[in-house]
Amino acid sequence: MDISSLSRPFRLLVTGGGTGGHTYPALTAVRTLQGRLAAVGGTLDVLWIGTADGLEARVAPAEGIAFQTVATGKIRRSSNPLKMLSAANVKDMARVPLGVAQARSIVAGFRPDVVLATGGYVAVPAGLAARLCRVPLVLHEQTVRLGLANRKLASSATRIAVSSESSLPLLPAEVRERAVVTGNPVRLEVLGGHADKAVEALALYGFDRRLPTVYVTGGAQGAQQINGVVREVLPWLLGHANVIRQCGPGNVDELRAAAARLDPALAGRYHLTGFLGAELPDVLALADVVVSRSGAGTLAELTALGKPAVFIPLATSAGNEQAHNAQHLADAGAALALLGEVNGPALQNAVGPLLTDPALRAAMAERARTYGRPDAADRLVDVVLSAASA
Ligand SMILES: CC(=O)N[C@H]1[C@@H](OP(=O)(O)OP(=O)(O)OC[C@H]2O[C@@H](n3ccc(=O)[nH]c3=O)[C@H](O)[C@@H]2O)O[C@H](CO)[C@@H](O)[C@@H]1O
Repeated sequence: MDISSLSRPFRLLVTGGGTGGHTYPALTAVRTLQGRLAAVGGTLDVLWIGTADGLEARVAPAEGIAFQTVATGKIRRSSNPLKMLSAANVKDMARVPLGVAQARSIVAGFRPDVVLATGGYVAVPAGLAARLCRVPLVLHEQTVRLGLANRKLASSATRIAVSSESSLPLLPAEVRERAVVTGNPVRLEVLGGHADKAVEALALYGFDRRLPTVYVTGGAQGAQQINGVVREVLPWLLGHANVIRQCGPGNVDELRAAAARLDPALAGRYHLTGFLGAELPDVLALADVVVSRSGAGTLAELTALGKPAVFIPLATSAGNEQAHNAQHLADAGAALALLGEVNGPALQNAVGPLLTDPALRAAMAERARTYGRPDAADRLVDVVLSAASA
């Protein structure tokens, strides 16, 4: 669609969420499209269909994006077919038709030029409603293999935007011909942080700037496994580095109590937080080494920034997707991956050399950067606009 000749607002319905990994690419696409339209004097009408308890329920309204929920059915995956038929799954699946009916009435009323779905179970009813209303549907997949929601929607999609070339051979032929590689959009502000501002924003006045800084993150919800492994080595780590530790909103109280028992000489180098919002870009800019889960969103950010990372993947993510992500970078020397049962000594062995050898960090950072795709949001918006004109 040629947006410069549009005499009305462009209407985008966006759907997806549950986790940060599904939410932030959608948000970044919305902002990028807004910017493109503003540059030619146009405007965007945008409506987001998400879950009431997902990150998007906070993020979308905070950005001034109209937000609605519909009934959805969360499918709890299991390798055991009997567990797939659990009472909770059966009850939730029964909610899908209601969600589709609700989404259909929203789509019919809003009349979007295009629907963009970024995954998560909430995207299914809105994606199906797009097909029922004959509105072009663009899917975005962050991970190498299509997630459950995108698999359900693939046959209805006009275009399927994927984050890496390695996804293409894994797609069925009839889906592959509609697929295009865009990369995984990274929020613009995440790429523009300032290390000095992190010191101010988090009041890191006890930090020792002669030491490297390690940023530990378990993803938006935090990760019990990473919290446990880091607990084992925290005094050692603080002996060699400043540590910013994002542990998940539900875990702060417990870890704060443990922090109170730290040697006061080390405690000044330690900052504990449940979730990093506006401070995240500055913390990433400050970080010399990142210890993290290997969700697709985090990977896209760390590679775009070129950060040396030690990944501790979520072992149970669908098809071991996080382990695959981490191993892919580790094979290229762009990160380290700790797979399987991970303990404190394993983390210490991985992080230790990176803390003492700046040249090792620089080489890993350089290799990581070659995997970054800072133009992913622009490419995804190109796909959205071309689908709208289809
Ligand atoms: C448990 C689960 O299902 N994980 C999946 C989920 O990842 P999940 O959403 O858990 O993790 P991602 O790495 O994809 O995204 C996390 C996002 O939250 C941000 N963040 C994190 C902490 C914080 O304090 N502040 C903050 O803003 C990160 O910078 C990142 O942008 O979706 C990803 C993309 O589909 C998948 O690859 C993951 O396997």
